[in-house]
Amino acid sequence: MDDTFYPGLENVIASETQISYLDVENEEIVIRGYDLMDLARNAKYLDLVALLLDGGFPTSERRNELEQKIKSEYELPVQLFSVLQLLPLNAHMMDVLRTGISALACFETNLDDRSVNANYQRAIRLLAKVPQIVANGYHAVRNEPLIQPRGDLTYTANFLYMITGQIPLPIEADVFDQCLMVYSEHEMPNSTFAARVIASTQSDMYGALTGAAASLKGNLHGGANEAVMNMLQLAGSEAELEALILEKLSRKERIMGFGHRVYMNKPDPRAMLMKEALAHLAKQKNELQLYDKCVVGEFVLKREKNLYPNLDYYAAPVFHLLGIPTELFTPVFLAARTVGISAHVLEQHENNRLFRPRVLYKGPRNLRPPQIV
Ligand SMILES: CC(=O)SCCNC(=O)CCNC(=O)[C@H](O)C(C)(C)COP(=O)(O)OP(=O)(O)OC[C@H]1O[C@@H](n2cnc3c(N)ncnc32)[C@H](O)[C@@H]1OP(=O)(O)O
Ligand SMILES: O=C([O-])CC(=O)C(=O)O
Repeated sequence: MDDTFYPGLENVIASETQISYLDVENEEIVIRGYDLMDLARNAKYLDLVALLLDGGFPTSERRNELEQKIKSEYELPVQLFSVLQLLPLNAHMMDVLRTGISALACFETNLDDRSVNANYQRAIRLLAKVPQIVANGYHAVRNEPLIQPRGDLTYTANFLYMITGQIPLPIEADVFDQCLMVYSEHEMPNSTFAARVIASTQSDMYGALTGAAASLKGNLHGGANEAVMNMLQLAGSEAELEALILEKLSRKERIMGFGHRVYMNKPDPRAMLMKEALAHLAKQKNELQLYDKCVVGEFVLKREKNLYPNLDYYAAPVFHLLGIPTELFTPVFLAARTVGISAHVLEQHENNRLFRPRVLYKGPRNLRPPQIV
């Protein structure tokens, strides 16, 4: 047995995949052969959904067909809302979402069918229903009126509408579509790995996504986008943000939204795209002070720690300007990532090998239980 130990499995290859790859050297996030940044600038989220699930870039007919199929699955079992309404008002929205996804599994009749077709249909159902659990889970725990999905809006516009109750302006729908794209898939982060580990026991896609949701909640992963917004809101001005960051660093605290296991000391290309989106949106909404504050944060972290922002740093203020409550930032991340995780579960089930690593044992040996007298 090879007993080399890589803490955190850093740089360890865990799977063969045809889905995606981070080519850090060339600053490219490869998604089935395409550059994610090119897709995010020139395509739509549903193109990416088709690309991830079907394996190829769709024709416009195929994309429309997919959108109709997703829309036909919008409805949630009514009992699901009863489950969500039982949860306390102060429940964490990632716990609400995780509970909703887990409960959804109970309404499937053929969970044991792990064929490509059954998994594909499941992925479509999840893409239709997860945004509604995000939005209406939030309303349900607050005893607010639920917002029914609207089939006359695009998939993306409907998602934002269900959260805010307002039909988004075209610029808001476009920026949100770009957010969904940059969050859709990212090779083998902790949450996707968790999903693949779960799927490798031949467990089902709902279980894998539930596990991924638990992983994504953490601050070192998806939870960072909410922490970023809380930090930005705590600092009233650019000077206050700089002081807050310096104070945190002096206490050896991590600054959320900075650093990345794979990019290390290189920019996350997605963060740079979100920075552009923020500039655009902030100008339209007369919120340039928020943009300026974020730029100061980026400058301070580069100067003090040579750290670059990751996606969560610039996505957080974008979500904020789109009217998304901070508690829903990480749930929205999971909704966007549902397609990527589903593609990984499909791939894992198609060519499975149970994940079962070994350990480097550091505990005592040869102990005996005390004699019972
Ligand atoms: C979409 C996403 O999920 S992206 C990730 C979102 N998460 C965050 O933004 C949380 C903040 N960032 C971090 O905690 C880290 O950068 C991680 C978890 C993302 C990556 O961590 P790792 O690969 O384990 O990096 P590691 O912990 O080895 O960091 C290397 C050094 O940089 C420092 N560092 C890394 N990130 C940060 C940060 N955000 N703030 C301050 N210091 C940091 C570490 O303290 C460490 O310094 P040291 O060598 O003096 O101890
Ligand atoms: O890749 C990672 O480790 C985390 C991340 O950026 C993502 O999941 O989008």
